[in-house]
Amino acid sequence: MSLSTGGSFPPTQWADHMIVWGKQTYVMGIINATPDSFSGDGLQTGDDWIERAVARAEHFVVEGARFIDVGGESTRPNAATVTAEQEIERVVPLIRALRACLPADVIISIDTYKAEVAARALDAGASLINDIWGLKHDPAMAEVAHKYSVPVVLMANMRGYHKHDIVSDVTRFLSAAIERALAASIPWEHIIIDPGIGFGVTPEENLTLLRRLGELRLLGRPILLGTSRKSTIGKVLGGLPPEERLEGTAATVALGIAQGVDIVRVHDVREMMRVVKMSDAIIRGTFPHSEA
Ligand SMILES: Nc1nc2c(c(=O)[nH]1)N=C(COP(=O)(O)OP(=O)(O)O)CN2
Ligand SMILES: Nc1ccc(C(=O)O)cc1
Repeated sequence: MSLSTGGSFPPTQWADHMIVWGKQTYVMGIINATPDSFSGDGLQTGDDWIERAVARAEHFVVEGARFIDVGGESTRPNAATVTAEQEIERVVPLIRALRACLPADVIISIDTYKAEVAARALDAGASLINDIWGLKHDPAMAEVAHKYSVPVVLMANMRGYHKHDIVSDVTRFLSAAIERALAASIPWEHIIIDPGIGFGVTPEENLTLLRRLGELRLLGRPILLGTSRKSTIGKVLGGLPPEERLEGTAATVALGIAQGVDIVRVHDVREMMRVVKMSDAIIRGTFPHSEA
């Protein structure tokens, strides 16, 4: 096995950050500033939630996470929507606290599809936008990414779409998202793509996407994969609940890396870092791994 595109993207550089692609897979630890996230990891309960969230993020970084993804709204199917004001109240104080505590080379990303939330989060210390609507939901989002000169994760989101062939549909969504980014003068080097596992996609379609992830490399940008604890894993494993989906998540991470994934977004950083290191050693020949 070998990755023909390994290392073929130029590094992504912005402000004080640089990400070199291809030599290793990066881990993005999930910090949900919510009371209701699907897998029970939501932290926004009780008076001390910011302290608990910072402590979890610090652990993630010690365990090897290079990215910390902060979200203030659960986007699981049928979750309650949250206003931009509520979302800002949740994420801004947390991002300020994280930026003050975490090492400078850790990248804090803001998981939102609302431009106003993204802008406030970037002001507070985030330096990457993770948009589950690929710059489509809020027309002002592309402008924010351009103005702040930060990279953006463009996730494919099939909610409300009529699908024909899931890999072609996701590829088409992502091509259009890349066009939106380029039209707003977001540099090519600032674009990261994501197939959007579980967003308007049936379990069978999720499995097809995971089987054919490598085809997304034709779009020419680094790929982020978010499978952690998701319902398709529970279904395949006979109805296991989110807290029992660790090994299933590990399989998706390893097989994603074998097809060229560059970042994995996960809840269980310690365990998935081990999967990443082992997969990188086999697939990329990266050994020892720089995230010790
Ligand atoms: N780029 C990207 N972003 C995401 C993705 C994903 O696959 N890719 N999945 C999510 C769902 O997971 P989370 O644990 O945050 O659940 P929640 O929506 O219930 O908070 C939320 N955000
Ligand atoms: N936001 C999301 C949360 C969870 C899932 C899933 O479990 O499939 C999908 C989307």
